[in-house]
Amino acid sequence: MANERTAGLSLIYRLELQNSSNTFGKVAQIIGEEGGDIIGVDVVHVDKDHSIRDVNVNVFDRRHGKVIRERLEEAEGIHVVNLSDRTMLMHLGGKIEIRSKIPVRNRDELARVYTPHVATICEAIHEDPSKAFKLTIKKNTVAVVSDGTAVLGLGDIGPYAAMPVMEGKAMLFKQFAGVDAFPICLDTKDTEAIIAHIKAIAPAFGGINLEDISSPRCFEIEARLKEELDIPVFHDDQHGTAVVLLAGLMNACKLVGKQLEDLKVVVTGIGAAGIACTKMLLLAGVRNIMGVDRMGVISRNHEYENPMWQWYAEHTNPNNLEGTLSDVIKGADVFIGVSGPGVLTVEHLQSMAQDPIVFAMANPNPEIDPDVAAPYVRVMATGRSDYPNQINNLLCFPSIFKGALDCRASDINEEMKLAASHAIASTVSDEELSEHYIIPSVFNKKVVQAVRLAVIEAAYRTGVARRRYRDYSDKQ
Ligand SMILES: NC(=O)C1=CN([C@@H]2O[C@H](COP(=O)(O)OP(=O)(O)OC[C@H]3O[C@@H](n4cnc5c(N)ncnc54)[C@H](O)[C@@H]3O)[C@@H](O)[C@H]2O)C=CC1
Ligand SMILES: CC(=O)C(=O)O
Ligand SMILES: [Mg+2]
Repeated sequence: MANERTAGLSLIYRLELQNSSNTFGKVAQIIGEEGGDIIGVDVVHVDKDHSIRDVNVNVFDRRHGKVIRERLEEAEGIHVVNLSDRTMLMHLGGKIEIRSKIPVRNRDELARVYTPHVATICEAIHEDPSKAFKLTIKKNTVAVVSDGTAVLGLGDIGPYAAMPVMEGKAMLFKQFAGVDAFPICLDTKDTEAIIAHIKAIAPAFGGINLEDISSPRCFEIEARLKEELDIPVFHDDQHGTAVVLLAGLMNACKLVGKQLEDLKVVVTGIGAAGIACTKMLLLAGVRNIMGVDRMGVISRNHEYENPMWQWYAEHTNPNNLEGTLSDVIKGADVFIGVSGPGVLTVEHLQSMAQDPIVFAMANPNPEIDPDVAAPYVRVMATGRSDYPNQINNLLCFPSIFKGALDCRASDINEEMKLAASHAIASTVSDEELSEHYIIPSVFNKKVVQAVRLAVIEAAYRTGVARRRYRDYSDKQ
């Protein structure tokens, strides 16, 4: 992508430089000539003849980084000791750890947190299992569970490779909403085994966040767990994405002066995210939605093996159109992409209705490069952190779970999700609303609190909150 440098590869060149002949000047010249961007320099060691410096450089990609390395190695007085990648360094040893809340400084404290006195706590929970919410980490802890089959847009990369994403989600739960979350990657793709394993670990957790499990298995896994567990189960790729998408779309419509019920919407990628986004839009009043996957537009002229596509055919595409994206994008007000890079072209954008709204949300690379799309769209959003209008489930999953945990909800239902969408949308005031600001930043602290309170209110209203309202409201 055109501005990949800003969020792309950041390398650290550890250089040994001879003190004599203006070697750092040469370093800066070579990096500049090759189009690298020096963003920092640390002096690691200096002696009479040499200095060792870490030079932090933003490059386009690994090949670009290698070219710079080769140029530096050719220069007199410069020796490349090591080349490392800042992202890789941030992941050394993983991104999270467990810490104790209470110090254990002596035998008396040891006897209380552990045996023998911990036994009284165990007995209390044995007598009344609901006390697990009061006396264990269950109160504020979520399991982030994946089988590694649909990791970002990378596909089925397996449970080991999925861990960095799940650790990242756990980290974000804590940072954005104070929820403790634990990453769990299961080494099985078997639906029944996944359901059984999650049920078996559920006692420790107040909620289950399913992540990056491929469709259509994700639908059955979630539905069964929702039915068989008494804690909220939420497939983030479905519902988190749908909640934030609806918030962004409501604000985009306000900006361009269109109503949800009048929109013609095209969704590409009818998997976990695409189906959930469609359901959410239908719930919010959108009537004309068409879904496109690899084999074309989903219509009632076909029989689908995937039961969710059968459902999709029956509930969308009111005019039962057929064809490809090029056929149905003509005259569309909104494009929603949860498929993969390169799906959307400038020709597609040129054929859309006036004031096109484009949410190209595939990660890590959207359906169209936002810089390429910019001249042809009124509102552009992606799932990425390095462009304006980030439509990413991160904007809601920490706070939705925080709300659900705080009122001890047994479920995260449609009303709670809709309430979360409205809460997110309402944090952008009319004065703030613009083409580049339809959705608040994930760092906007008002969002977490607004979503948490809206979710709690909807949970009490719909009868899924299990903490007595008096106990909850007294502590607010
Ligand atoms: N911005 C955000 O918050 C989120 C973004 N995503 C992104 O959305 C994408 C899909 O994620 P999931 O729904 O979880 O995966 P999924 O595997 O459940 O579904 C993906 C669907 O897209 C279809 N697809 C792939 N390439 C296509 C193409 N060229 N044309 C038409 N259809 C195509 C697949 O056949 C599949 O049906 C990924 O890139 C993911 O990173 C997913 C969740 C949240
Ligand atoms: C954001 C996210 O959950 C995904 O891209 O899968
Ligand atoms: Mg995901």
